[in-house]
Amino acid sequence: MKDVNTHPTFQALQKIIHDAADVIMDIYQRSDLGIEQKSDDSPVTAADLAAHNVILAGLQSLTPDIPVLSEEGVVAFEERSQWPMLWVVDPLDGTKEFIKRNGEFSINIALVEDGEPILGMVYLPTTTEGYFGVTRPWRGLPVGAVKWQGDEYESINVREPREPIIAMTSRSHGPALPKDLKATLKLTYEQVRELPKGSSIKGCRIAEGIADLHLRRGPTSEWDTAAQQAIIEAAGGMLVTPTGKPFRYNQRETLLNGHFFVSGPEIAPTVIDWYKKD
Ligand SMILES: Nc1ncnc2c1ncn2[C@@H]1O[C@H](COP(=O)(O)O)[C@@H](OP(=O)(O)O)[C@H]1O
Ligand SMILES: [Mg+2]
Repeated sequence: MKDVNTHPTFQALQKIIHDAADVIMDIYQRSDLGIEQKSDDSPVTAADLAAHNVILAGLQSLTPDIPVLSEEGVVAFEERSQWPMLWVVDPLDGTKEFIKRNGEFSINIALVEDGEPILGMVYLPTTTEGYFGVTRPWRGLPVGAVKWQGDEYESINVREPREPIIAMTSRSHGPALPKDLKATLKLTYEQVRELPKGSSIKGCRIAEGIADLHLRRGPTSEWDTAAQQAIIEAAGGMLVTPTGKPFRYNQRETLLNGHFFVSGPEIAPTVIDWYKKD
């Protein structure tokens, strides 16, 4: 992934995500975030919609032949089931954290080919950290994972588990790390710590080798996981079902994901065994 920052397709995607971050941060500074409730009762803000518009226009200009599926632009299965390749976008992941103004939200862009997330970019507007992963060569982009912040770029990889084991948990949705899984992990690793964070940041922290596990039992949608899955896979880790199968995208009418976990290869067997007994 060295020198990926000079690749024109990387630069084009990075500009799209930076532009989306600019419109999000502009609204974040305002007293009125334009909050509304969606039909599923989850909140949406003016920033979700503004970022969606920026990303949609950017991707349509970069790849006119590749359609876009976004949290703020859902397409009927009848139509999208015909798409061999598509962008899967969450323009503002962690809307609840955005509303709480705790900074823990991200922008997620994934490219899916035949159900597999082959490229992912995640950007954290408040910290200006960006993550990029490619699992299958596309447009000459190399396979691998990289993190940037400002002008600094570094290749990233999942780490070998070390104590304290860091388990990322959702800040606003679902329970903490199950107690019996924590106890199981403690048989091998004496110290296990939980760290709550909003959005796909959780998977990115594992991809860059500063956390070890994220287990998600509540519902999420395909746009919440596609980009982080490409990044974690490119960094040598996995985002998988309780039996260890990678998620596939745009294959079903529902866009809701089942349970999943994110980890490196060493912890995964322990989690899969724990699920079997659960
Ligand atoms: N009941 C539910 N149904 C579907 N998705 C849900 C959900 N509760 C939470 N989520 C998903 O979890 C995401 C937030 O995860 P986390 O708590 O880890 O930050 C939300 O992203 P959005 O904020 O983009 O809507 C939302 O997509
Ligand atoms: Mg989301």
